[in-house]
Amino acid sequence: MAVEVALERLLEMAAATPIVQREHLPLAAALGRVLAEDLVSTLDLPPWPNSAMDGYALRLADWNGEPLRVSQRVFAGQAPEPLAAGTCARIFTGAPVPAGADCIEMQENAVVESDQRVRFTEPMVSGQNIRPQGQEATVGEQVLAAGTRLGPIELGLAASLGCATLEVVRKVRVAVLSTGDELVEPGQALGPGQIYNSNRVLLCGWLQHLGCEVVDAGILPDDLSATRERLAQLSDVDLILSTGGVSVGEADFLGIALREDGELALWKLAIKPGKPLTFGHYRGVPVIGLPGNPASTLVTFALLARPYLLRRQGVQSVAPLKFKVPAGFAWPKAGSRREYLRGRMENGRAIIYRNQSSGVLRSAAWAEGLVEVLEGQTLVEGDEVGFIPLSEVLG
Ligand SMILES: Nc1nc2c(c(=O)[nH]1)N[C@H]1C(S)=C(S)[C@@H](COP(=O)(O)OP(=O)(O)OC[C@H]3O[C@@H](n4cnc5c(N)ncnc54)[C@H](O)[C@@H]3O)O[C@H]1N2
Ligand code: MOO
Ligand SMILES: [Mg+2]
Repeated sequence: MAVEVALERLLEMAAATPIVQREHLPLAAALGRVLAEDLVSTLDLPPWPNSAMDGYALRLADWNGEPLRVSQRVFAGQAPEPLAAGTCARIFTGAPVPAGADCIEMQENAVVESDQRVRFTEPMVSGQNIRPQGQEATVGEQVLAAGTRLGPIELGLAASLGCATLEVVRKVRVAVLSTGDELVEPGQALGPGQIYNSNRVLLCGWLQHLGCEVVDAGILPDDLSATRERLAQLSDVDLILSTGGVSVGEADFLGIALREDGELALWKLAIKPGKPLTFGHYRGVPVIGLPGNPASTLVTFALLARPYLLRRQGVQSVAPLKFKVPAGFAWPKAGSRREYLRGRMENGRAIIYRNQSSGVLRSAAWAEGLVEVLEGQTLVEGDEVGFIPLSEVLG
């Protein structure tokens, strides 16, 4: 199955089971969450015309080239008097423009004469250096749409509109399950044949970044009845996200458990790494089974599970940014699967880590992005490839 087709199906299923519960949160607590309702401005922003410069406010019609007397000084945070006819006001950046003034000249173009009157040295036009009332937003205007992810910028914008709280979609509850008899947690001694569990901390941290509630479901042995039992215990989550046990080996039980007690919706993707990605339901609970190889886990989470989780929360735009860049490497052998190589940009070209084995997570730590090589594509240096910045998908 092509990656786009799988993604499309995953997103349809996500949209069919949206998280509908909401929470009302103080602004700072809403970081990384998804807005549950449109954010509509209750004020004009800015609420009054204000000065973009430190300088002088005047009524242009009052200026005949002669110096003007300063009739008031207006700082940010003050409420000015209307401008007296034939005068100018000393004004500072962010201060409200006095009624009657229609022009602000920056002080660099003004000379204070010995009699304290101000001479303007450059031609001026009406409206210059005035930030009009409502230039950013007007009362009743929709500023952010429901389904927007709230990063620091969106929170800043909400704050500028005076919002102290926001209505957000409740967190998606995700159980993280690491399958594999060989796995031990860091801190313990490695026995024969054992390796440290790296997927668990990687996924738990990533999910937290994405604003999910993480249920750490621990390590699951490679055993069918243990798999059934553990899956059955996780009946109160929105998604079970597992790693490993989805290929065709004699110790791969996740797909079997789904097929027998639930539903196995898709697997065998034309993607490298990540081919055996599995989606299904276990007794009604959605399950995404990521392949166990650490780079496969990373790539399939970034390209499939992450968009799925965002769509469950009502986010419309879930596709990561992808740039077209020239390849700084050759790729002579076309694959039948779309490849996502771990690479970085150097001198305007994408280069790749020396070892692209799906078992080598170091490739991703070195990388700045995923370099996309299409199915059937052979590359010579300079050919175009897709580049998805990892920074784009990690948050
Ligand atoms: N005969 C075939 N064998 C395999 C195929 C195939 O098509 N035919 N596909 C290969 C591909 S591609 C992948 S990817 C892997 C996926 O296997 P599983 O998802 O079943 O994962 P496991 O077999 O359980 O583990 C694979 C690999 O990853 C290591 N691993 C697993 N979990 C973790 C963890 N939490 N932290 C660190 N490392 C982990 C595990 O030890 C294995 O080395 O199947 C291929 N085989
Ligand atoms: O599809 Mo696998 O993830 O290449 O190692
Ligand atoms: Mg396996």
